[in-house]
Amino acid sequence: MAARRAASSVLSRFLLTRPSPSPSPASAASPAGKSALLGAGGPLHRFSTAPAAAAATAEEPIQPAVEVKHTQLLINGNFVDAASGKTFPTLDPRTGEVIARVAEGDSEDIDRAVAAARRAFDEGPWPRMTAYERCRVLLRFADLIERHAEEIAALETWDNGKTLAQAAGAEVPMVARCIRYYAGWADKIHGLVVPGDGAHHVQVLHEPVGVAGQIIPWNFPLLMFAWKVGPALACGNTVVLKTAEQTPLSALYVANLLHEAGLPEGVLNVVSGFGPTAGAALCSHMGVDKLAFTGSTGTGQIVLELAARSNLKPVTLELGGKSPFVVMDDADVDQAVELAHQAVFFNQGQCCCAGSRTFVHERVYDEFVEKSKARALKRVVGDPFRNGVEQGPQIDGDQFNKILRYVQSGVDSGATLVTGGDRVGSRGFYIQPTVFADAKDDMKIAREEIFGPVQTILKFSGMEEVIRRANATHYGLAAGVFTRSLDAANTLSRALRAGTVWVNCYDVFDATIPFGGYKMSGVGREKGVYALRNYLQTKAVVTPIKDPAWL
Ligand SMILES: NC(=O)c1ccc[n+]([C@@H]2O[C@H](COP(=O)([O-])OP(=O)(O)OC[C@H]3O[C@@H](n4cnc5c(N)ncnc54)[C@H](O)[C@@H]3O)[C@@H](O)[C@H]2O)c1
Repeated sequence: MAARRAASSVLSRFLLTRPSPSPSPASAASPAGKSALLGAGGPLHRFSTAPAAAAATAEEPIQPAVEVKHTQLLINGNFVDAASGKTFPTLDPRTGEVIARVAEGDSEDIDRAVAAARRAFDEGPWPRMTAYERCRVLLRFADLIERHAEEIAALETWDNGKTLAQAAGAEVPMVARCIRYYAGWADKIHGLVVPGDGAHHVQVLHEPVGVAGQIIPWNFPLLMFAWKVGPALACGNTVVLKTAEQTPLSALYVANLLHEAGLPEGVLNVVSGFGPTAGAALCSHMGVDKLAFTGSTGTGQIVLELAARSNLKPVTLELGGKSPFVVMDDADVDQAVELAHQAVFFNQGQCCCAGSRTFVHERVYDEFVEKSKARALKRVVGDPFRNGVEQGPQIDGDQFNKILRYVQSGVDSGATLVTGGDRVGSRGFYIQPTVFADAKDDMKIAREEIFGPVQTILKFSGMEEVIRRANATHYGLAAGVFTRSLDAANTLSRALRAGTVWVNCYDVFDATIPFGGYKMSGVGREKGVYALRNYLQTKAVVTPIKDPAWL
């Protein structure tokens, strides 16, 4: 099955090796509309330049080949209803229709989950078993993910709207790879013996932090699960994970597999629910020893404040971005266009590290804009379960409307709408691949995170200028550099203030590579050896030594 291909652990490799899409835009949806949505009949219609919307057909959405088995909260090894008995709907982004109703956890459920995690940490076998035994549980979990890859990928596509090709071909294998990577670390986490200034035996122990609270977003629900849960468990911690309210399903499915792999009860608890209720309760909880959050910068500020006002728990944050993608004048324009396109449009543009400010050297600018338009027009938008589709729907009506408002603001502020700018079809949350040219740095579309399929192209004329402009942002998550010059690559990769710089590639996400942001894009790093630090305490143990043979 496609999801078992080991080589697909790098998103960009997956993206760049697929067969090219067919030139005609695919259909997106059937006719039933959603009156709350901006776009249909709205002001953006007059700016529409792409034929995609017109190509919408009345095709019915493909029925996913998976059954929704788990909709309750997972607390202390059991699936249970929310204490309040409340549920909320999770929606199919292709139609806006309800996939399932899911238990709606709030502060009482967070209390129950934290109590279970605390018991599992203080009294349970997980921190006390050998590191090798923990390693083996995680390895069995990775095997189970592969065995159930098709159902997991289908669930992720159904709940999120990302293409099945991407979920099955890249993301599920990356989840298994990430879990195996941290399984490998479990028995290689060790402290130090350091020389003191006197007759003391000084040990530095690396201990698990305790109960880790983790909050994840909807754009990569499974990958975020793996990036957070993998290192926390490898270090011997217990976890309370709050999933995003838009995408609760896949985490419940794989958490069940983790128990099948031998995880003791209470070690991983999963609470579905909303941010201001369940999420805030987790951040404020006095029984949580460490918090890891991925989401928007605004919510990250709230999370940090709640952690500080409660028990000063340490917090790692993976937040938003407005990442520059710099195309130098020596670039092969066709390759640069394709890579810049993938850097923005991948995952419907819903990537924290999307290369959403495309800086292009003036000598290749006109050709680049023309070819970017052609590439966007070729992008296949449609049912994400259909073969050959490159772009599914946006996650929900809120994001859909927000993106279309950004498009409107781009037009109003005087940027040139080269293509796109409208919805596709009349049902679900599909948006045309959209390209703006002649953008200026102070425009909202060049400053704020759009989180949608919108490329903003800016012209520059020199190295110093592009470094200054690329860095003139509160964000600092990632950057892309496209050039044939080693000197230009070296200069830019050191000068750009971002946690990741991809040179002549983009979105390479191996489990071994640290990921995180400068400035308001985050605090700390995930993945690689760096993530282990987030889940370990450092303890110095000092013992006097009588009559030492040496010091
Ligand atoms: N840097 C990264 O690694 C990374 C990865 C993915 C997404 N993101 C960012 O996430 C954003 C998109 O996700 P989103 O719209 O779901 O973000 P969001 O901040 O609204 O939500 C993220 C999570 O936080 C929870 N939350 C919301 N309000 C909360 C509160 N008051 N207290 C505690 N938890 C709360 C949500 O329920 C959800 O689980 C984008 O800005 C994107 O850049 C960053």
